[in-house]
Amino acid sequence: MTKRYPDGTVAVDRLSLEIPDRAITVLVGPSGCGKTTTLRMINRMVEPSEGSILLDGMDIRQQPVNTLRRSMGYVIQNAGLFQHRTILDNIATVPRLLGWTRQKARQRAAELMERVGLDTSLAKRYPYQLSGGQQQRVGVARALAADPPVLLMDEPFSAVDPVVRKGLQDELLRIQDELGKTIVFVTHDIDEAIKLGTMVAVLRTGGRLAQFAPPAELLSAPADAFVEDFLGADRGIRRLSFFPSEGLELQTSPLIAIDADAAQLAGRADAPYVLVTDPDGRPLGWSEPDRLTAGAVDREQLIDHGRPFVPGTDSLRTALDGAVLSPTGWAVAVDGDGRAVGVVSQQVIGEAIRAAHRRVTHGAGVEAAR
Ligand SMILES: Nc1ncnc2c1ncn2[C@@H]1O[C@H](COP(=O)(O)OP(=O)(O)OP(=O)(O)O)[C@@H](O)[C@H]1O
Repeated sequence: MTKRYPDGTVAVDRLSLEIPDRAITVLVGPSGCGKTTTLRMINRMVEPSEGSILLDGMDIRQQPVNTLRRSMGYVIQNAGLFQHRTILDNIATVPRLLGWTRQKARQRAAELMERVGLDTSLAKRYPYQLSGGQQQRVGVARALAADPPVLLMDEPFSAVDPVVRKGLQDELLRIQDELGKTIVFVTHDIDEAIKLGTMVAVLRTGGRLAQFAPPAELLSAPADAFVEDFLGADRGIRRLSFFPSEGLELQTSPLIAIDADAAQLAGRADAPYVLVTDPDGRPLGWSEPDRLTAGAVDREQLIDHGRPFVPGTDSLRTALDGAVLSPTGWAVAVDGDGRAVGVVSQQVIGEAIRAAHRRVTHGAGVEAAR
């Protein structure tokens, strides 16, 4: 569709997209590129000048606008809550409009508070008594209240600090895993787009589509210089987030328990570094083997082992990060319970990266490993 505002501004120019069901599609691009206009055309807050939008094959103009909007949750920056209503009543707004009893609507609202990670003790407060991040959670809960199949989100997390923002993003991914909504999410932040999107539409100024692709494909094959520039300088490193770390060859010989005896220590004497673990196998830190004395290992003397990675769950990016940050140049691999299962060098990770690149180049695709 195309949107030309009355003053002649072309906000969206012949945009054509097929938005997948039960997935997150992100619209991303610089300020003024038509993201909000596009989103608002989906719930008919803005009418297109040309073209049409089909929902499950049916033109959205074929149903009353109120019916359409109630099938689409809408979340905006700063949450847009009703200031004179309690948190519970804010969330219960749409169910009440739909004619639910007050009790049923409030019960649903309380359930949703838990779902979005809000303590139900906040139910009777007013929006101004909540932090920005909590208000955004209320905004998400309110949009989900009537269980709409579609969720439209316009820069919902832009007004909060980076730490809160990460929490909100993780929460959205978790909720989406449970609920499987069809979400259209607007942001100007490419990292947010890559983290959240199943599909990402990069728009350029003038409301033109520059590229529509899964995030891994955007990072590996930007369509043109504009997309490449928008993705930023460390595209190669960020792309490693989509390469799984399983299959990395781990070495177990440098592992040694803190209660190891002299013979076991002597067996490690040739290694440049050993990774000392607690008696349960959880990593404590690195040491040069000749600095260890059986029965008298000083935990304070150990070198920080950095953040370990979980093979198969974490990506090659996390593994590489662990190795780069470790003074020894080795990353520590742990199982789901945090027990060390081996160590891996930067060199081996580098070889795995090259192999992953070759697989992608030969058309085997990139597996998501977030
Ligand atoms: N009601 C309006 N009348 C005239 N022009 C408008 C109107 N609303 C938006 N525009 C213009 O349309 C273009 C696209 O605006 P839109 O808000 O869709 O962009 P955006 O990508 O969401 O921007 P941002 O990231 O800054 O929110 C801009 O040039 C904007 O000035």
